[in-house]
Amino acid sequence: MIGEFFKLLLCVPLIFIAYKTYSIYAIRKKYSHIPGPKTKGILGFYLGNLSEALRYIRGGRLLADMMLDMCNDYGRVFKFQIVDKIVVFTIEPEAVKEVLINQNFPKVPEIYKQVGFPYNERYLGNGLLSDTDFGSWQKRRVLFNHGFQRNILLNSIDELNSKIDMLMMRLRSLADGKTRINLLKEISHAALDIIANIAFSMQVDTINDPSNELNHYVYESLKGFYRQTFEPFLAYNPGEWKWLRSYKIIIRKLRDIGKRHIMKRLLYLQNDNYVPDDILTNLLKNHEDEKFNVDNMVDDFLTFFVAGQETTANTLAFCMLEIGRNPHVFDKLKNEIDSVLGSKSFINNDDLAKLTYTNCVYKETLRLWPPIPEIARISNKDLNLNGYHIPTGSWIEVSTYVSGRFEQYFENPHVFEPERFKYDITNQKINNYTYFPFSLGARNCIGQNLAKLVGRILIAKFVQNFEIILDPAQNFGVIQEATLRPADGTQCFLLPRKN
Ligand code: HEM
Repeated sequence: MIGEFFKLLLCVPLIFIAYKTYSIYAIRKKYSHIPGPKTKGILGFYLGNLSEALRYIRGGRLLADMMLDMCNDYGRVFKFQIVDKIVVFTIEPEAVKEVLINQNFPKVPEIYKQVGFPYNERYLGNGLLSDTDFGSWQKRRVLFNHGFQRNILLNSIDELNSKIDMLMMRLRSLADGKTRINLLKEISHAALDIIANIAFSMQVDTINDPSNELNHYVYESLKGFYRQTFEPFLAYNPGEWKWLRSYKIIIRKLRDIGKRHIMKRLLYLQNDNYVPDDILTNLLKNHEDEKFNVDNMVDDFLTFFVAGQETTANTLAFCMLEIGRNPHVFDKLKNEIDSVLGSKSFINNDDLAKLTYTNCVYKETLRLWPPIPEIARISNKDLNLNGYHIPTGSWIEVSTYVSGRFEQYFENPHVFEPERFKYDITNQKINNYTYFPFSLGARNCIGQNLAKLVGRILIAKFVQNFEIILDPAQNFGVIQEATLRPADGTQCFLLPRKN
């Protein structure tokens, strides 16, 4: 009897291996008509191109660089295999349009569940970024769209100017030419304050007090999210269970900050009014039963910080890195900003319209360094991409990073050349489907107008105020976690340009 039981037990892994072998064989056959890198040997059959991907990562390069090399080798539509998944990748402009706009294919639930509910803890939950159900997402997106329109955001241009002035004052206090400054960190504090202020009328001063609890918990929660993405077996390691518990507590505390803030706003209480915990808890309970769901609102509260802070700050840190290593770009910026603004410190919409080169510098930064380099969708119908049949249920990936560095789309793609964006409407050189750092279609970035306003005002004020000297000891590498960021955070020394 026991012998039979062990025989049965031995059969389980064999059945599993047979099942996996057949399913990988079937999926490879399904996509065999699409070109792509070959896999090597028996291990390659099971792991696909995982070893190539790991080689890139270990060599300090990005997965997006691997895709770029593959595009050059296999064409603008190709496939690659990672374990039992086959991903179809394309940079063909018409295919990008088809996937993101015409077909509006849904997001891949497996990817977004990780940020929605890591380790079964509600983090961004079903917020705008992570909600993969089109119907429920669309209802909320319609509500939020209005507040993120450019003309509505311009009502907050005073607040934007004043937050960025606070950052300039802080940087001035460090601008002695000797103090090493991590610009990414400083800008990221300002980005948090701006999102809190513009999106939620919340007054926090992370620029001068980075130890505030909102900043602390957003930062720590993101660190945990990276760990779960890049260490898939972490939850199975008992040595990490203590960390896992503390990570869950951080998420709960962050959600609690959101919940309390939302309830205070709903109850028309002033931000600085102290509400005892027990009273607020009771009020929260009463409101849970009403027509709105506080948890969904907290999902979006967190989503705006998580989706907006890093992306905004990383872009600007890359921008300063490029300005620092391209003195001719810095000189041109100074000319434009000095002639448009002079010593004027308040930047309004008319000024922004005149800062055309500054705008090109911002765009060029996003061409080379898009914080979200790749986007994946899942096809819900058969389609034809560039002559290849793509079956229903395929993962399709597009990448502004790869398109932005593809020689046939951009001349001298590795050169930082803002002028390439200087075209008029009759001479449009850049194809919209080869440059899309804010994504395209229904699920594009809702915060892009805010990001662009903050970006251009911040660059203009920075150039007005400082000379930048990059720390020569700096590692110019790039890190890809949830977003792309400069590995060393843009380490530099600043000198004031004027008093
Ligand atoms: C330079 C700055 C930014 C870049 C490059 C950027 C880029 C993107 C991209 C590529 C997406 C699509 C992601 C996907 O399909 O998976 C996205 C979505 C999103 N972004 Fe941004 N973003 C930036 C700033 C912001 C800001 C400032 C906010 C808000 C304060 C924000 C909020 C969001 C939200 C909520 C979504 C999800 C939208 C939806 O699906 O309805 N982003 N962003």
